[in-house]
Amino acid sequence: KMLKKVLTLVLVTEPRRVLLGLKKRGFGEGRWNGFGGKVEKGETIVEAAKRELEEECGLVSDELKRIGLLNFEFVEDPVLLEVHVFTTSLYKGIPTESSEMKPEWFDLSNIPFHQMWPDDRYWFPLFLKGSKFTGYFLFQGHNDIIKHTLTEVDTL
Ligand SMILES: NNC(=O)c1cnc2ccc(F)cc2c1N
Repeated sequence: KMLKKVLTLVLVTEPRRVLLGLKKRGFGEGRWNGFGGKVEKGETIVEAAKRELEEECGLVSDELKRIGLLNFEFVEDPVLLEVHVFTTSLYKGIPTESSEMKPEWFDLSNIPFHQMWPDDRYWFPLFLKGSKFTGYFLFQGHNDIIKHTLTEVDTL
């Protein structure tokens, strides 16, 4: 049976901008990501999302809204990544560079898709128009999507 890893992804927004972090090392290095990571034992998924947001860019938010559930698989690696996507526009703090991430605001009309994971091109438009979504993306390597599904949903 396929191993499953539960991960979080947080997108912080302002009226016309979204905060992304440039991954400085490790997995996904050199790509602009949302903030997030693993869910530790004994914490809920939303607690993990809140923790990772603070660890990776210094922002604290108590109002993370669940907007998506994405499953990622890599043909070379039999682990399913179950990614719980959150967004917030209510937070405290100033985006601060960490050892992992360099945060920057991007105008919604200028999202750096060419420097992001390729699946973002598919679901960001749903996120930006306020839809909830579920999706599955099968990767070959880190750049090619060889199969995907993406559905707008009323409830996650
Ligand atoms: N903003 N998008 C992300 O942060 C993102 C998108 N897709 C991914 C696919 C596989 C993976 F391992 C990580 C991501 C990811 N961080």
